[in-house]
Amino acid sequence: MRTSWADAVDNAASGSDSYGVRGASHRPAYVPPHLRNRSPTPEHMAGPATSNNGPPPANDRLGYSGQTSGSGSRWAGPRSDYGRPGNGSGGRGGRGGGWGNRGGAWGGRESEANPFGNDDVDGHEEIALDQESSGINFDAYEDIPVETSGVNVPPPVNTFAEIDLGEALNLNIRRCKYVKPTPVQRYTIPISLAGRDLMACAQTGSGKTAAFCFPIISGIMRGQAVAVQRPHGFRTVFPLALILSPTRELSCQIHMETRKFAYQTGVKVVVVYGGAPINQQLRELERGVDILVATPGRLVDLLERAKVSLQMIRYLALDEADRMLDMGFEPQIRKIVEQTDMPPPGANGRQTMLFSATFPREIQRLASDFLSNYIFLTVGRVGSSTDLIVQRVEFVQETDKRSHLMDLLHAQKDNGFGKQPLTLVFVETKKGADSLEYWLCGNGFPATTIHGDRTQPERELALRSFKSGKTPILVATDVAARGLDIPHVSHVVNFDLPNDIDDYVHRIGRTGRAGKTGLATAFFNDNNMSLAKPLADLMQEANQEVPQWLTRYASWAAYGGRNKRSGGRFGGRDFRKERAGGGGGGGGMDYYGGAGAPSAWD
Ligand SMILES: Nc1ncnc2c1ncn2[C@@H]1O[C@H](COP(=O)(O)OP(=O)(O)OP(=O)(O)O)[C@@H](O)[C@H]1O
Repeated sequence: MRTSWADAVDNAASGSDSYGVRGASHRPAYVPPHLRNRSPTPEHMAGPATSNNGPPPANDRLGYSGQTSGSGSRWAGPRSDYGRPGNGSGGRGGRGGGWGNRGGAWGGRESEANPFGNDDVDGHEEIALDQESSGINFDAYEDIPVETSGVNVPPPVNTFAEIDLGEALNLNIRRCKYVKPTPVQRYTIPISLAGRDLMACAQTGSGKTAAFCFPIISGIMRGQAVAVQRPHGFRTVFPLALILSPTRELSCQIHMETRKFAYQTGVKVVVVYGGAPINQQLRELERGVDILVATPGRLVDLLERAKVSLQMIRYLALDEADRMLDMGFEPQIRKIVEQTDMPPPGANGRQTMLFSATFPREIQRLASDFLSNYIFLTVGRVGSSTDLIVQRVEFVQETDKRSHLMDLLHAQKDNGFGKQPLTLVFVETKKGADSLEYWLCGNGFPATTIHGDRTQPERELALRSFKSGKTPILVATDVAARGLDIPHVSHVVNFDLPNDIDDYVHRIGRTGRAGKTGLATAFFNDNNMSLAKPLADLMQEANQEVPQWLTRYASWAAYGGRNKRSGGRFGGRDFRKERAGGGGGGGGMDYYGGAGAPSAWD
């Protein structure tokens, strides 16, 4: 078997353990001489947990770079991500721990790496509190419809100051430049702090990550969750919170975000995911963990090896919960939640929070097995996108797709910006992704790919290369459809449309995030007949221009099967209401910014 780059890093890194990291709780972490007296590398600069200081560059796809010459494109250039096997690793160098009384003494808090990538370690930096600095356009959310159902729903808040999240967490919120909570945060944080289970459905890019992270971190900080002493096992760790997500990249992203929120709170966050060396993750776990972020497969592996016990879990969050409970993941999730020592849902057990932008009715039914007396919340026209994303659909035959894409890209690069806008192109298959990337590069468009056949270091490298703008085109399969928060993605192209309208919603949600605008273009042809009706409906709901030909296709197409939008017009209503003939029990609906506004719900 070929030794992967990540393994090489792992082997190299394991050498450092002999300096006292592994298991030696009182010795400081080894810091190489050239890094001494320097501030620690911000992890988010260095990439997710498995990589850093990789071996010297080596081109893993020779033969591509030559393709660009002579294309005449201003974009022409070598594929700059290839051959630069990842970097970044997480949490190793320089972080001594600082977890105080919890989970053992691993050194002083002052040695915790600053995840903000600036020098504001003490929080003394001037933090501008104007709305603009938050980078989020709150006006875009003024009239957003919100609906809650369930008994005794705690009221929403308008500001972070109204909620007692704890001083250290508040400081981190300011460091993140979050001036006020987004609608989903306004509603879910009080619900979660009240200890209630929650199923929350809110539009893509609307701040769901913080919505589940803040209450978890705050709860752990308050010590509610550690009222009972955690047991000590032989190399078994006992996290207090578990955050599950469907993809490795999303887990890494959640980990990085959570580390920012938890900075200097004493709450330790660790990520585990497949495709990366397990030994390195084990060592990270052994240094202490309060919040474990994981992909299901790797977690099951660790549970089977008895390296992780879920006995002390007080908080369980499922991000992209509908994906986590669909056919692909459900058995693993049931295993983790129902067949381990994880406390049951309910008052003396764990608190469970499920989040997504889409929540088909049948998935809600499954999900209710994991919840106790929960509150259902929908923010925005759920299952829809925001009006912030301009959606276009164009009729393009299969054979014309490439030239059509090239036209779009050419039109884009002529728009006068100094940097090429980031464009995310979704295709159906992994082979299709490689082939399109090859063709794009050959035509002078720097592109890279992310899909399940690439190694994890290659996937991480591709994502970094895209984020940095080195390769401003990322060709992706659905592995990149959910959750990824990449700033400045200005265009999402559905080169191949998905079969499921919910997948379309998540894909286009990679643009138009946090109140910003974006463009989504879909190539439609006869192969996408089954999507015609739900796509036309969705576009209409989002006030988009629906081409007449699509309306005609929509009226021809049989409307049913998997693309029937579950839960009525907005696809995200509490299924208990339908079951109980309208009584989800209490709750109600109001508007962000004004009570008593007329109902936008059918
Ligand atoms: N209160 C806030 N103020 C300003 N920015 C915020 C706030 N909350 C979140 N954000 C930013 O909004 C962006 C989107 O947040 P996040 O990734 O959590 O969205 P999401 O709802 O989980 O999206 P998706 O459905 O695609 O997973 C992030 O860049 C995040 O930092």
